[in-house]
Amino acid sequence: MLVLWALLTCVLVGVLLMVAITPSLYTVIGVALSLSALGVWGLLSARVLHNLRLPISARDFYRSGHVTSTDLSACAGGGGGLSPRPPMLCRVTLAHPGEPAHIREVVLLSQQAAQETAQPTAPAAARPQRPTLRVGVLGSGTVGSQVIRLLLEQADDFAARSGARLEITGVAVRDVDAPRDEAVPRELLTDDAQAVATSNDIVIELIGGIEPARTLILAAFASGASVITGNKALIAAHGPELYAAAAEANTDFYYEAAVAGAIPVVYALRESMAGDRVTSVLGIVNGTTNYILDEMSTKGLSFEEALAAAQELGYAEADPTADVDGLDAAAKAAIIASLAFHTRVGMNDVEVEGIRSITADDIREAHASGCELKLLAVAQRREDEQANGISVRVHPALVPADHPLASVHGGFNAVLVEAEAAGRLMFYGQGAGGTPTASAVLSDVVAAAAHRVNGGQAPRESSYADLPILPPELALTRYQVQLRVADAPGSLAAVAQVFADHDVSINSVRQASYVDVGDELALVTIVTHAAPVGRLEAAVEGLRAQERVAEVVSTRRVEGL
Ligand SMILES: NC(=O)C1=CN([C@@H]2O[C@H](COP(=O)(O)OP(=O)(O)OC[C@H]3O[C@@H](n4cnc5c(N)ncnc54)[C@H](OP(=O)(O)O)[C@@H]3O)[C@@H](O)[C@H]2O)C=CC1
Ligand SMILES: N[C@@H](CC=O)C(=O)O
Repeated sequence: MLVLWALLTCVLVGVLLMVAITPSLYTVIGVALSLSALGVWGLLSARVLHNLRLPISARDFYRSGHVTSTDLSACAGGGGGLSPRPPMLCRVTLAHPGEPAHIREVVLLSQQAAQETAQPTAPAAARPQRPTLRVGVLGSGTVGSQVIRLLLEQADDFAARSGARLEITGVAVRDVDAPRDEAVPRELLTDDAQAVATSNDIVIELIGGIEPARTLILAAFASGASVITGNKALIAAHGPELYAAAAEANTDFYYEAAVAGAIPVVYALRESMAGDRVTSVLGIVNGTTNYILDEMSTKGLSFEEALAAAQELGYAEADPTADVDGLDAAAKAAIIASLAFHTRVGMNDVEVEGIRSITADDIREAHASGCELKLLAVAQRREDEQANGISVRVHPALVPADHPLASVHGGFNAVLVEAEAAGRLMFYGQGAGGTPTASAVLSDVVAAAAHRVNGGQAPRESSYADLPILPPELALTRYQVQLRVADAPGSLAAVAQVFADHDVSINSVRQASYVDVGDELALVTIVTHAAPVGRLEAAVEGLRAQERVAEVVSTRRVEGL
């Protein structure tokens, strides 16, 4: 339109000139040149008008319907593309260059956009606030104090990750006057645990033991709170009741810290492995006993010295017999097996043997066999002609020195998961101690808080498979058996026959020729292939009855071969 206007103007001016001046050839040529020049001017002026540089977003241009393209490379001060980004200065090409109505419309849009830009940015304080979630902590010991410290120190990070500010409203302890970590604000301490349990959005239980932890957690669920705990003893004893209370209240129940401290093994089994069939889990899940065995093995410390050091480091439970006698590991094994096999497994389903009877001699013998002695938790699925079900157990076992579990030192834990599709997975990390365990607790806090802000929920109990728990004699394992036998022809054959009679296959035989056990005796170490414990025990009884066997010196389970 503008171009047409310019051309018409030129023609009109030319005709007027021709009329006013005496016509001559030069005049005609001059007029023609003037007309061309004016035409070019008109075109250029139209071009200038549609090379707009306006504060407007690219989307606004296209919304006008009068823009064919936007030179985004010429844009400044805002986002490109068609998304509704902040207004920017751009060069645009109009569909109908020079059309005043179209230009007006685009300019109008640009002015609106400019006004939007001119709105002052809201100061930080006036920006919409994140919701605040009230957090109550039950217990402020080794783990609780570190949870509180990190929650306070990293409040902004937790707010950004969860979508809510997490405000600790109270910390329940037994003795408010007892000396404790200075990171725990004294004004938050109370001995009214019931009030803390029932007046918060999120309740973190770090008292330990069965009561009052159970009652407090149930009260917290009843009040609508999400609950996070590291209390494996309670979960192994009352897991289904706690899951049911969480489902009834429609809130979250999380317990990452209950198994293997900082290692995210609960998450792995509950969520990451939900698409697979787990066949076995083998792990070192108690930091205290691993620390004790490791100190005995590497530094020659006595059992008592090593236990005192583990307590000092905050690894041990309030009552360390739970660690030493394998009960803490058994509770973790029960939780692991429940998650791995979608079956309810409680403490009574776990066969348990602790490390109290392990001596320096046992450690030396293990080394002589090229092994380390470890307290292992084993959860195993059997699905064969002889058995269908799961076996769960905790016991000291020999682990070959080149096996990954043999090099797990100090308070560290490691868990090996075998699954049909994934194959073997290994998880390794700090299994005990205040700060590592706090890391696991806080991951649960962030998840629960995010659910309260955005919706969603923690996984509910999964026990649909309901597999039978196999009796201990049906568990598959290997034995290392040490014997003193008559050092005479036919002795090894007689020993081998006993194993064969009980359908146990021998993997290796070693005879220590240098052992000074008398002229006519030799020390023989036999390692079997995997067999049901019942058959292995029967074979050992058969050995005791064999006349060429002077003594069954020891029997030890071997795992990880
Ligand atoms: N320590 C570790 O490495 C790990 C621990 N866990 C688990 O975490 C939980 C806490 O362990 P941890 O921190 O070591 O335990 P602690 O013994 O160090 O702390 C327990 C806390 O609970 C308080 N408490 C005890 N009874 C009551 C009660 N009746 N009412 C109110 N408060 C009470 C104690 O108060 P007060 O201070 O006044 O005595 C103390 O603050 C346990 O379930 C444990 O199994 C899990 C993984 C690792
Ligand atoms: N006492 C436990 C603490 C963590 O669960 C251990 O030693 O592993």
